[in-house]
Amino acid sequence: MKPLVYDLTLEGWEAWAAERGLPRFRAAQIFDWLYVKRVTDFAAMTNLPKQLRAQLDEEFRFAALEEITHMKSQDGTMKFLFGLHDQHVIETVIMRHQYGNSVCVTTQVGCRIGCTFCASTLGGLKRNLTAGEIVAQVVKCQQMLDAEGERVSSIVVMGSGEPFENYEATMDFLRIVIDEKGLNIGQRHITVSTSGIVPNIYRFADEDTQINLAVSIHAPNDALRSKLMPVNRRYPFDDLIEACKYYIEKTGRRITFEYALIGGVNDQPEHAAELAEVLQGMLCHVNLIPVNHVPERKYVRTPREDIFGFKKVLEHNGINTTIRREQGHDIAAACGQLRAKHMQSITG
Ligand SMILES: C[S@@+](CC[C@H](N)C(=O)[O-])C[C@H]1O[C@@H](n2cnc3c(N)ncnc32)[C@H](O)[C@@H]1O
Ligand code: SF4
Repeated sequence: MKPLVYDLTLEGWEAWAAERGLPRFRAAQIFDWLYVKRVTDFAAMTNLPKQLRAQLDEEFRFAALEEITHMKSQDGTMKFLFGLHDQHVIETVIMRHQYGNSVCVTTQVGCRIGCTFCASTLGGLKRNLTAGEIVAQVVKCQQMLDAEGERVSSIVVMGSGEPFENYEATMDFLRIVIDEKGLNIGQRHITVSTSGIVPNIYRFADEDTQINLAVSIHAPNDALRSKLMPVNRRYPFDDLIEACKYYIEKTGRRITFEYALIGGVNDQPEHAAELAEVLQGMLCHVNLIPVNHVPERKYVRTPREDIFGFKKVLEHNGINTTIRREQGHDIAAACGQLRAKHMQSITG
């Protein structure tokens, strides 16, 4: 299978051009056609010599994603199911905010991490996405927004999959979307979320970027976290917190800790107090997420007043806390849920 046109960073295109004895500016021209003019075939790249267009056509493919279906929520959130060249299916979401449009991208087909509340992991990991398959999700969304004269203003790497288990492709994806000669998405408007792949938190801290990091913590201690997230047995709670402290010290950037509140499991005031103690003094912020119901899982939501109670305990202890605004709740809101439904419908 030929690589995708979206797989290469600008540097990658420059190397490609150099290997073929082409002038360096050809790389920037190709990048401009892909990400500024957003054409969908090589024939449209009219300032490139015909021979070069033919060469590109021979070496690369354009079509990355085929829309299978989409759903639109009352709040404007749009959820897409895209088919890949090998029949796998992924989800991408556009969220409409007052401050702009945010795209939630998927980094893997499925996930092998096995968090007990997550629909993305139900069928295990099928494969990693390439950088281009992640980029193509943003390009597709941007092409749709083009019709309304709007742009993708932020990205969250919070769709199905664990980005730090597909590290190189995720980093290339990030380099491509932030490139000023391309989509030019502001680094501070991008957030990568991890379940806590400790060695790659260190690696990410040492990359020279302004991209935000979110860590899915979901429990205030080792024992409870291991019950909810098997990854905690591989990278224990204390090691995770240490890695987060390194990240904060190295980058001077604030971490967002995501905490899905699950009724009767991790949502009691004593859990909040324990979490506050762990996070004491760290440059961080806690985002509370009322757990989305996944039919295959038995978890229930925390009552509204208890969510506010949990928040109060954290804030009382000086921890900046927000409750995630729910979007697209009427259209299979949990990550991977639409895909899971689709797989069920085709396999019976
Ligand atoms: C789907 S994950 C993808 C990124 C990465 N794998 C991670 O776990 O951070 C994005 C966020 O969704 C959360 N999540 C997954 N299933 C959920 C559910 N049923 N309800 C609420 N949040 C959920 C995860 O814990 C994580 O914070
Ligand atoms: S929450 Fe993230 S890491 Fe956990 S199973 Fe879902 S996608 Fe994978």
